[in-house]
Amino acid sequence: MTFPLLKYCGNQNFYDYQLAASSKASHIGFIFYEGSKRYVRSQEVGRWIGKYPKQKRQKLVGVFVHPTLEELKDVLQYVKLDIIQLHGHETVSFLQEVSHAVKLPIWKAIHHDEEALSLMREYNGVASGYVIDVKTKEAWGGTGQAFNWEVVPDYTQEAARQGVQCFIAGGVNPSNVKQLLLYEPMGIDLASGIEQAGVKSKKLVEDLERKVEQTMNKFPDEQGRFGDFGGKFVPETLMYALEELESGLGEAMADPEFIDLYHKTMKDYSGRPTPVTYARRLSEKIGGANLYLKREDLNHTGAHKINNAIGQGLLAKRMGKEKLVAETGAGQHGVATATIAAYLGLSCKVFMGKKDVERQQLNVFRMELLGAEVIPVESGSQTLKDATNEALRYWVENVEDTFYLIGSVVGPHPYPMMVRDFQRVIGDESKAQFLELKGKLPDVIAACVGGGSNSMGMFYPFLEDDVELIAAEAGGKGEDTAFHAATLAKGRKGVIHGALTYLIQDEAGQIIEPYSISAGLDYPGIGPEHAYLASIDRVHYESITDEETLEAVELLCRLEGILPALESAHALALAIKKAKTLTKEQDILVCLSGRGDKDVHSIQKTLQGGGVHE
Ligand SMILES: O=C(O)c1ccccc1NCC(=O)[C@H](O)[C@H](O)COP(=O)(O)O
Repeated sequence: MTFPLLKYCGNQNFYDYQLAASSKASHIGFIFYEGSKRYVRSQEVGRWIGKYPKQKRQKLVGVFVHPTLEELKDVLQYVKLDIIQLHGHETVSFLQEVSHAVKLPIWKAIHHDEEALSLMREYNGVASGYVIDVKTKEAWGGTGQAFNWEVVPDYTQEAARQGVQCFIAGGVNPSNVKQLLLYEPMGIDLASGIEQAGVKSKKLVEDLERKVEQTMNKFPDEQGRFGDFGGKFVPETLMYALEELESGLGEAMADPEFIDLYHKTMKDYSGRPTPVTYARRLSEKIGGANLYLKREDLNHTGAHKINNAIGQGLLAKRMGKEKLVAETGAGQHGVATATIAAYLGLSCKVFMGKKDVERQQLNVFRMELLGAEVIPVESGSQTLKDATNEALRYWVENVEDTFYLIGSVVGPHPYPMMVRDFQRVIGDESKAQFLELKGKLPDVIAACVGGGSNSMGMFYPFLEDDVELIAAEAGGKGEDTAFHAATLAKGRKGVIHGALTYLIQDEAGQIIEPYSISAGLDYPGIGPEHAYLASIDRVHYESITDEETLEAVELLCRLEGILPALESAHALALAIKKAKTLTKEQDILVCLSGRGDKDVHSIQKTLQGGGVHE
């Protein structure tokens, strides 16, 4: 179940409004109906909003009962409402008239009774949302009285059928909200339940939000699903291995000694925390927002991959496994796995597509130097997806003593969750560092996404914050050519490596070979949690071409003396585009996921006109 939308309604003074604007509410409501004890004047509301801006994600709702068009327009002069809520007996044709006149979404309040569902159907196609409320003789709303919530799923289903939102109102408060949540409402609307002596109460709001949070299952759910995505689409033979991993992981994550060891290893062995660097000359050159870099390139082995390899390596050891097996495309994850295997005294096999073995010879040698055995995979297209298939196959046959160390937030549950949790150190550190540096959070965070582990680790601790999250997919030679890895822009839902997600596929569902200048981004799928975050519009994904990437590489080299990995340069290129649309008071934090030494040969070849993978 996802966190429900919350509407705090009937804000009557600056204090009420400020509390709502700094809360978890998704909607802030004002009553512009003079017959209500919560009536407020639009001029005053306009002043409050000018004085204390709401969070960008929050929407302002104006509540009216039988207003005239002139009244509505008058209010809109002072308050830039996002939604008009009509709370009386307004007709379908009146809603159409209002919608035409003010060009805003119109919500209709439906007062709960036996006729309510059929009334709701009458507004189909006209109302953009519903508030199901209780009416008394004295008041149209804000009564503090609840109805029988057993029928909540009927209202929710009808709204879902119409493709609009539905809020449950009437007498909800911190003491009964858990009861309401059993019926899985899309949204909850409160007025009197968070008031004390007629004003909104900070204590009640905090109490309510804590109760809602406690009731929510954090993603993934028990089946390993992120909304519609993720899961465990694997042959039965793999189920034992996944269940063993899930229980080993659960025990380790609940053990403070394991968590301490993981952090200590990250510090003493990999050099964490990685710094946040202000890219001063680059910011000045671009204009607009300031660019900051989270320096994952300064990790041991040169990229964020080691965070996850340390976590899973320690877990393997704790679970008594002596052998690590991994897949690799560009070789970065293979190197990270071979590194941690050497450090922990474990043996290591790395499956790598034959084509990748040929084009990444330096990394192959590096893995061998670290004591790993690199196994070229000759099946399929001889690239990363085939290497992953072979690694999974090997794991099933050798599960007794072998741990499969996946390198991204992909694969069957619990891998996407586990890799995210071992990578969230990037976001956790960034949050604390940015607050210390600037006394606030960044306005925007940018990261690149192939499978999506650096971006998931960076974004995860910011999901509930008022921070815009943007991610760069590999646009290759252009989304509309046959050479890209723009999974979300061009892909369709399907199953890859045990998880339901977006992937690029042909008409028959066969996976299309992805392409990118950056070997680390040319994966045909994307982590299921990313697919979910895209589906709820929490993260905005955009594709960045090879050409834009190379421009970003050159800029960062010349202006900051930092050679980024081609993967990370995708994020930088997206951040540069975004910075130009913002002001110098705003900040963008870019996840610089790795250093570019490994890419020098590809960059040189491309700039000299040779192409990368030819
Ligand atoms: O709140 C009012 O005074 C009010 C008056 C007239 C029309 C609507 C009104 N409130 C609309 C809302 O959206 C309230 O949040 C909703 O009725 C829930 O109120 P409560 O039962 O007090 O939580």
